[in-house]
Amino acid sequence: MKKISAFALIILMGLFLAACGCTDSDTTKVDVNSTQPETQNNSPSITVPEKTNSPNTETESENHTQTDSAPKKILVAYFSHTGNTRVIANQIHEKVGGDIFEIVTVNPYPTDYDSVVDQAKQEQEDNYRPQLKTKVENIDSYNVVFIGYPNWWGTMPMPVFSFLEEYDFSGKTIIPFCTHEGSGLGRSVEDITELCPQSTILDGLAIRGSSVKTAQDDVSEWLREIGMTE
Ligand SMILES: Cc1cc2nc3c(=O)[nH]c(=O)nc-3n(C[C@H](O)[C@H](O)[C@H](O)COP(=O)(O)O)c2cc1C
Repeated sequence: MKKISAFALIILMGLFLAACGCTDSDTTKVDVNSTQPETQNNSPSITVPEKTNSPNTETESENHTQTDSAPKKILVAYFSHTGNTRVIANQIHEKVGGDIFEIVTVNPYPTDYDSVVDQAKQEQEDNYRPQLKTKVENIDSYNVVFIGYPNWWGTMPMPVFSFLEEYDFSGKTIIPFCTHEGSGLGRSVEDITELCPQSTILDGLAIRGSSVKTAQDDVSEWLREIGMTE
């Protein structure tokens, strides 16, 4: 009787274990092969090469990031006597954002054309630096500075010389734009380069004073060309 019971017990246990064994191995195959291995195989191939390359790649890609996609902190600074350059400054500001700043002299220029022409000529001959009334609060917070002016006697008005000497533009990108009646940027870019030797100076824009109100497309195209908009 005992032998029969023991035999029956062994048979029952065998059946039970066989049943459990089948179910377990099926489950293992489904779980491990269908999901986990894919994830595990993929993650090392994604992670490891990145980590292996990280000392070089990170340095390179960080530099790229800093150069190409570092946030641009933009100042659009301009001087304008009769308002033409202000129109262009506002158009640029609308398209690139940032802050806008008007360079204003302590002593205003005469409104009479002949008087301002004479005064401007004299100031240029004297290499004079007019005193500025308006101040940029924190020039260090900008890395891109647009600088706008009318062409006066072939270059920037002297207040713009004052402005460029008053602040340190080292390491910043300077982008000139001017309005004129035939001379374009004249020799202003050479003068900016001389005043700001440690700055990167991008290609400037020159717009005729009489065309400022219809200059939107020219401004947009130029901003795209110099990489300031997409
Ligand atoms: C004092 C003075 C000098 C100027 N010299 C030149 C010049 O050499 N070449 C030129 O093309 N336009 C010259 N212009 C014309 C201005 O550059 C042009 O009218 C400009 O659009 C004025 O800009 P604003 O309205 O922002 O002051 C001169 C104007 C003034 C008042």
